[in-house]
Amino acid sequence: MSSSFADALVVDDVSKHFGGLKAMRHVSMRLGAGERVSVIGTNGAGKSTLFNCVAGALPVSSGTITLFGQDVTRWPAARRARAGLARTFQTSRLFLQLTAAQNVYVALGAQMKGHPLRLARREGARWERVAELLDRVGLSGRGPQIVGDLSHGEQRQLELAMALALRPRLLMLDEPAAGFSPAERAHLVTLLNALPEEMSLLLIEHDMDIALAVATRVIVMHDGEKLLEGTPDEIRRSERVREIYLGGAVGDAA
Ligand SMILES: Nc1ncnc2c1ncn2[C@@H]1O[C@H](COP(=O)(O)OP(=O)(O)OP(=O)(O)O)[C@@H](O)[C@H]1O
Repeated sequence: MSSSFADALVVDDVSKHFGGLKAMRHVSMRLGAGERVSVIGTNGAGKSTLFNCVAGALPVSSGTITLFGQDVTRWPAARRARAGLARTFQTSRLFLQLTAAQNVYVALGAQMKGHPLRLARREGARWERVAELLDRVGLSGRGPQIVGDLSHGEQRQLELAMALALRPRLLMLDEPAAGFSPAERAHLVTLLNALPEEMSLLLIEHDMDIALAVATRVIVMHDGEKLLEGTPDEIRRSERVREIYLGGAVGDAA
């Protein structure tokens, strides 16, 4: 799969083995600039493995990964992050004893470079940006709260604010709705649909409703392979997808 400059991400024939276990086999996919792609699939399908290979948390066994036109296959995660990739984690990486605002402040620090005096002068602007980010994820007014006292849903919203603090060109979210109430799910869909148009989004999501509500294209993984790719409507109508999600055998009918 060749890469064009308009692609945020190209995954080309990537496999990942853990010892004898083939967790992901010959997966290829492309994500255009500003495109929103959801990867769905049942437990053990290989979604997180794909996600971690793209983010640089796991080395691939074979294949290549191209990010914004550059081959990043051998790059560590931090270098991919500097190239414009931000990700969230299934398990929380928040500083629970700090406030929500302080967490975002720390995340912003990862982006700021320069002379300490100049940085000190930009202190006010940095706190304004913290407020803006909290507002964007629906946490305005929650800034002074200790993170350990926030609800699970609010903590996930905060993680999103921290990922956005990096001004990513590609945002990758790993099951952002895990453990959410129906109201929090609806809110998340609104938030994701309001992200800047030019930001590419790769969403790994167990919840099909969310995956289909946010994506322009959906990839279905099953048993370590890419089974199907299509628009949300095509995926909704697919007999194969229904069979997988109902736990039946995967038939030949598309
Ligand atoms: N670090 C690891 N070591 C060994 N096996 C692993 C490792 N990570 C994942 N696997 C295995 O690889 C396969 C794919 O797992 P993966 O977590 O990618 O699936 P998933 O689609 O994300 O599932 P879930 O929805 O449950 O998170 C599974 O059989 C899993 O047990």
